[in-house]
Amino acid sequence: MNLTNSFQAVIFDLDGTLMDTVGEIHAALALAFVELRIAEVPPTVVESLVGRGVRSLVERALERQGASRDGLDDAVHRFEHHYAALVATKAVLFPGALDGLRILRDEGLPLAVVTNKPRQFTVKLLEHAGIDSMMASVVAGDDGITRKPAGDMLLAACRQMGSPAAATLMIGDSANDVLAARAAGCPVWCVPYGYTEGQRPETLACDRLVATIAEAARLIVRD
Ligand SMILES: O=C(O)COP(=O)(O)O
Repeated sequence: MNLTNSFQAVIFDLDGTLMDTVGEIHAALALAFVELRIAEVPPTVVESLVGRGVRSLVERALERQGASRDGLDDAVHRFEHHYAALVATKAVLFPGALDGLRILRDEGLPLAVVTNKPRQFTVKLLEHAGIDSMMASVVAGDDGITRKPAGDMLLAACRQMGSPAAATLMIGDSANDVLAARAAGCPVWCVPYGYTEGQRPETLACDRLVATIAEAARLIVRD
């Protein structure tokens, strides 16, 4: 094994980095909002609301549609109900993600997923994509650890993988991921195709922008 940058492990964000999940999230939110007689939020807007967990997604969607925040608990409950039925039905890995994961796994690097998404949905998505067995650690949004943009979830993954933060690369798609990596002391690279909460990817304060996970893997592992 001959690694550039001497990374000992790699942590991935899930939504917008490894997997394109917005279709299912949009559909579940649309069903919840039909029940509540609230206008549908377009997919491109839903995409800009992903990354800070379910409650924040629903809260910001209600706000955008001018609906009262008083119904937040009910709206979250309805969204989760529909999402439980829809999750891992249409979501796909982004191009290059599987190839990149395989390159890193074959190199013997421990891999992790750190997502603000609740665990039950996270596990279903990883199983659906066939990448659950590749992960040495999965840290999810309802694990009781302070969520991204705090660094705690990344530090938990580092501990589980036995890898020092400074030698553990975070790969994400948003400022939320960059802030979490900085807080944990992890180097951070970003992909440009994900869910950036409306921010232009080239303005993300990451150490490097990589086109795909496959490109990242090839940079991490020197032939
Ligand atoms: O907001 C979510 O539910 C998950 O987002 P993340 O996978 O980008 O952390």
